[in-house]
Amino acid sequence: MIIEARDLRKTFTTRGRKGSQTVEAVRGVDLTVEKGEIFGVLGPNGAGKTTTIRMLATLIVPDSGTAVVAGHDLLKEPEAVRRKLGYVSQEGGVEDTTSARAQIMMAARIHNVADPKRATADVLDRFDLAELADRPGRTLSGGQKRRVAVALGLVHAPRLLFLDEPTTGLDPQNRANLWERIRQLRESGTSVLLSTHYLDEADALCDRLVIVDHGRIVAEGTPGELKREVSGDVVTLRLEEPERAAEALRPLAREVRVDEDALRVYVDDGEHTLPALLHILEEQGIGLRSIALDRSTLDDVFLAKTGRSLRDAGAAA
Ligand SMILES: Nc1ncnc2c1ncn2[C@@H]1O[C@H](COP(=O)(O)OP(=O)(O)OP(=O)(O)O)[C@@H](O)[C@H]1O
Repeated sequence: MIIEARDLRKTFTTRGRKGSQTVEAVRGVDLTVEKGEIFGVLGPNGAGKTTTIRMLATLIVPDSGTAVVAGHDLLKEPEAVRRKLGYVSQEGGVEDTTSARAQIMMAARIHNVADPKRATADVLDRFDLAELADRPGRTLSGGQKRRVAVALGLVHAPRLLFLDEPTTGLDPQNRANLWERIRQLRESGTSVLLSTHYLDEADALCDRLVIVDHGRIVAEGTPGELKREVSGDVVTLRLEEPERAAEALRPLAREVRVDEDALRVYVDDGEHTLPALLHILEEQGIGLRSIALDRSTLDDVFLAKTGRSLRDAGAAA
């Protein structure tokens, strides 16, 4: 095990003009991350993901709870924990005026890496950055900057890497590229804990994950286990009168949701429900533009556990 955390809690109090405000950011989180796995913390904005990661990475002291991280007690031996881990924040921390090579070399020296020049060249190579390495940070694209940020967190070859929302703001091609590199880290034996609010990222990348909401874990397992837990299928219909169709189809479904221009109908057995569903639409004279049948997604798991959609929750925060 590379992380074992029990009942971590953190409350923030801020004092403003309207008096003090208290936010219970993390309300009793238990986590176990095995060596060599990619572990995800999935949740909407404000769920407590960053606070959880920052506590485990020794950057914020928890109010209560215990954790052993990379073989050391988080509260009693934070320095020893810090030496074993890499941390890449949401903002990335790539400087504008300095080159990637100089920044990575500096990080290598701060971490007392034996041969900083060589370690820098190695990590630049691994992240396909060698050709860009001597340009000032500000001239790099968003995707290149993210790769430099991850390289900065890795130059001292940590056993455990924390990535806080690593692909936020990247285009699909750069996201896929970074996913591939994160998978390669796992192959080289590095354990990764990442936070994300992207369902597809958690699904594609994580061996196991927790779903968090309002500072608490609402579900835990492999992506497959979680999706099986909310057994059943989702029929997504695009049609002319979604609200009226929702009413008509409700008796057939466990749940019906109107989602922008689409209607999502949650059923136990999609294949066998489809004919009856189409029959009702025809009977009601509701024109159908398209229909798709899928297994449930992690968003459906979130919906089942919290009564809200992860996408709605994210947008509302
Ligand atoms: N330093 C702080 N002072 C006061 N409140 C804070 C502080 N840091 C976080 N919070 C609050 O704690 C809650 C959890 O924040 P956190 O950044 O951990 O969420 P998150 O899941 O990482 O969100 P996001 O996806 O937007 O980064 C939020 O309500 C946030 O406003």
